[in-house]
Amino acid sequence: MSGLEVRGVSVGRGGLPICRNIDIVAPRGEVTVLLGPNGAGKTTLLEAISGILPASGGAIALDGVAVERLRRERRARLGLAHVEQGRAVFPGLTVEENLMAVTRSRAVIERALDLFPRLAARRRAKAGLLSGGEQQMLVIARALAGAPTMLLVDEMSLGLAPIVVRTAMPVIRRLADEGVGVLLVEQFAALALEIGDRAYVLNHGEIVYAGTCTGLRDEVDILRGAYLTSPSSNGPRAES
Ligand SMILES: Nc1ncnc2c1ncn2[C@@H]1O[C@H](COP(=O)(O)OP(=O)(O)OP(=O)(O)O)[C@@H](O)[C@H]1O
Repeated sequence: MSGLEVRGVSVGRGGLPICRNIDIVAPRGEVTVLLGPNGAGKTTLLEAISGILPASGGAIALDGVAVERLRRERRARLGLAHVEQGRAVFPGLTVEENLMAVTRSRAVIERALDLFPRLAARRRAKAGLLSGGEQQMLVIARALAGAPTMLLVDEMSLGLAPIVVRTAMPVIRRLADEGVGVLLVEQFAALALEIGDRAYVLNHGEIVYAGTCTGLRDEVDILRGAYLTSPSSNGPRAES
């Protein structure tokens, strides 16, 4: 299969099991949405997939190649990019220079900028002067400058206004339409489900829903039970 296949993966932190026996399929050309409440283990799972953390069991394949024993850099060279939660830009460098830190290929830089017209318009601006949304776009553009075939995105909306997230979502969709596989962890469940194809819900380290995004939109109990969002809201539930 082209894309990512996670089979029976378990991963822990500091000797404690966090995710158990996880099965996820995220094909190329699709957006796969991974939802779940705070502390469910979403970040931990992404870190096991990209090789930041070792999986304690199971298999991870990228385009049919077993990668679970490979170091992070090897997985990246095979086309796996991970936009980590809270990853920052180089504030003193311009937009273009941030991209040139990853690649010297003009064509690849232009393609990454082509996806983000707002960044293209500000290519000579210092990254530290961009808005929060623009900086997040630059983080994603930088990951794309490595020409990945599979992109893991962890909470790109963290700290962003819903309106900004709404403008970024179509870019994620377009990437998938161009053939990249995307595994998207997102707090704005409703927005993610609008652009996604398949969906998984992780709760207490286990998958409690695997199916289509359309199907999950109807599963109000699963969405509520996972403390994701009330059916009428687009954003994360406020802490009470
Ligand atoms: N660096 C760490 N060291 C030890 N435990 C951690 C660490 N990071 C997270 N954990 C714990 O691992 C569990 C899973 O956390 P993780 O960040 O993977 O969940 P998450 O679903 O991504 O949540 P969030 O939406 O809050 O980021 C939680 O109990 C958390 O407290």
